[in-house]
Amino acid sequence: MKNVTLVLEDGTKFRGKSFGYDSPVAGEVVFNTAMMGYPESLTDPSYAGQLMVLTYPLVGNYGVPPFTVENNGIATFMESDKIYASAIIVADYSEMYSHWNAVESLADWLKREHVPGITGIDTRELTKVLREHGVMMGKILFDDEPDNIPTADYEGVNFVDKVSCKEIIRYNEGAGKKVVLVDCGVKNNIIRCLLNRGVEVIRVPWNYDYTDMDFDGLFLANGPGDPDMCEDAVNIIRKQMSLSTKPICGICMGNQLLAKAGGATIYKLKYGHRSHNQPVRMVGTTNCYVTSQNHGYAVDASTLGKDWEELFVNMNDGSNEGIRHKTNPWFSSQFHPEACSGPVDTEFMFDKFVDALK
Ligand SMILES: NC(=O)CC[C@H](N)C(=O)O
Repeated sequence: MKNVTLVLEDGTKFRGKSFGYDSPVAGEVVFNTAMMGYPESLTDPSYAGQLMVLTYPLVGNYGVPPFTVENNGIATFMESDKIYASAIIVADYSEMYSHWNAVESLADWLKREHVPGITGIDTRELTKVLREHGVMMGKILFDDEPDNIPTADYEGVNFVDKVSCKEIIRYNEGAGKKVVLVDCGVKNNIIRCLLNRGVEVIRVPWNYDYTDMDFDGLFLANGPGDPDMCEDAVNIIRKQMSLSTKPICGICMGNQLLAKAGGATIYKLKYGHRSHNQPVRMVGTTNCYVTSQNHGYAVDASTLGKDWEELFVNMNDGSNEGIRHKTNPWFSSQFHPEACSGPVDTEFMFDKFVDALK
C-alpha cells in the first residue's frame, strides 16, 4: 500500500495509505455519517466531484455486490452505471469481506473503476475539522509522485451536464400514466420507486424541453453540484408551470430547482447533510421522519414566493427540507424518500405523486 497525504485547503494534513486506484486526485471533501451503504453512495451521481469521507470506522467488510442489470436496464444493486465519487476516505479498510451478495472487494472495485481510496485516516477528527471550518477542497497526494499535484474545481462547475443522460430513455412503455423524469443525475432507486407504482417513465436530459410532450406528471431528480448552474432546467420548469397544473414532484436537486422556479434562492450550507438519520418534521404537524440525505446546498425558505410554503424542516439545524405549492399538486423534498441506502420512512412521497396523476 502506497503512502499518501490528504491535504485540505486550509493546510491541514492527514497521513494514510492507498487501497484503491493509485492516483492523486482533488475534489470537495465531504463527510457522510451513515453506517453502511458504500456501494450505493459511491454510485450516487450526486457525489460527482467529491472526495467522500465515511465516519463509520470499518469499511469494506461486506464487499461489493454484482453489477447485474434488470430487464428494464437498471442495475439491480447499484444507483447508477459506475462510481461517481472522485475518491473514498476511510479510517479502517477491511480487506476481509463476507456477505451473501458480495462478488469482489471494495479495493478491487475501486481499482477496476480507477477511483482512489485511502485508509488509516482519522475520519472523525477530519470531520471535526470540516464542521469547524466548513466544507473544503482537498487533495490526495502520493509520496512517490511528489510532482504530481492534481487540481479540481467544484463551485462554478456544471456537474449536472456531465452526469445527465444525453438521450431520452423510456421505461415501462405503455404502462399507463406517463411521468417525465428530468435526469440531473438520477439515482436508480427513484426510477425503481416510480416503476414499482406502475407508471411509464420517460427519462430526459436535464436541459430538455419536455413542455410539448404527452405526459401526466413531472419528476425532478437529484443531481451533483450547485443548483445555480442549472438555469436552463429552471426556465423549463417555470414554462411548464405557466402552461399547466400537472403534478410535479422533486427530490434533493429537484427540490432546489422547483424552489428556484418558484422564485426562491439557494445558499451553500456550512457543511452538508450526508447520513441516514436526518430528522425532518412535516410542517403543521408533529410528525418527524428519519431520512436519508446527501446535499450541500439548501433552499432559503424566507425567499419562497407567496404561492409556496415549507413542507418539511430539518430538526437539527432548521434548514428547509421540502416545499409545496399552496394550490397546485407541486411538492418536493430535500431528503431522499427513495433512500437506498437509508431508511424508507418517507416513500409515501412517491405514493402522493402517483395518486396525484389520477
Ligand atoms: N443529492 C442531490 O440532489 C444534491 C443536490 C445538490 N447537488 C446539493 O449538494 O445540495
